[in-house]
Amino acid sequence: MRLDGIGVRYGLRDPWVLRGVSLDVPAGQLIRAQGGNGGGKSTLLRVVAGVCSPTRGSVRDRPARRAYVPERFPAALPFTPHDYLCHLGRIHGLREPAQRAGELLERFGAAAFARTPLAELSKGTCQKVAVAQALLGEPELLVLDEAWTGLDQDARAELDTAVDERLAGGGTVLFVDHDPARLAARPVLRWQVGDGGVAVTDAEQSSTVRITLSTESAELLRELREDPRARIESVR
Ligand SMILES: Nc1ncnc2c1ncn2[C@@H]1O[C@H](COP(=O)(O)OP(=O)(O)OP(=O)(O)O)[C@@H](O)[C@H]1O
Repeated sequence: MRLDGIGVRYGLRDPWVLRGVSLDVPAGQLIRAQGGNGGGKSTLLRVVAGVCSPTRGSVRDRPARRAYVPERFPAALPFTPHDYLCHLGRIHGLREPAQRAGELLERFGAAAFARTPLAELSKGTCQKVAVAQALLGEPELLVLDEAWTGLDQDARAELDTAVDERLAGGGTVLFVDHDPARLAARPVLRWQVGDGGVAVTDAEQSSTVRITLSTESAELLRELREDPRARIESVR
């Protein structure tokens, strides 16, 4: 998938939020969009997800199966989670939409609220439904705009696992999150968004692993010393 010359502004007299952004969106890659408030991260995510048309430019080869979790889920929809997910499941062409909806609500700890109107749900439970709708169709492109916000610890961990599943299946996951530790142990491509543009940094593994070697590990220590990816902080 590729963005070509993307420009976005929200009104004729408004400033350009994105200006001439051209980017590859590689398949099978975890991508983190980062930058200051108001820099255009959510705007960029909406363009990538296809829920917002750019004012200028074009998007090529966007995967057919794509899903988006917005920063704010429209909880006022006149549905229960079960009905909402079944409806979307039918749109996705699922053979057993009710079963899939039930599995996802169970997975994210929202099964008890399957028949409660969305408008009556807590913010966190609503967010679980937002995440469940995005995973329904096993998307090749998953776009998550602060999707972890409001989720409890178990649901956050489940979402991490779901991201790994999408990536393992060759899918692309693009996310924004204000917690710098979010998904930090995985190789991630970083998009720095601001001043109308996007700067890309590569997908280096950024995790730090501290290991203790026994005195018999001289061979391993030698290998580590020769490995350009390893940085040895101290040997005692
Ligand atoms: N629907 C909209 N209508 C008008 N202006 C908008 C709209 N959405 C965003 N903007 C404006 O576009 C600019 C970029 O907003 P955007 O939400 O994309 O940034 P962001 O980097 O995601 O911000 P944050 O980190 O605060 O969520 C801001 O100036 C914002 O006010």
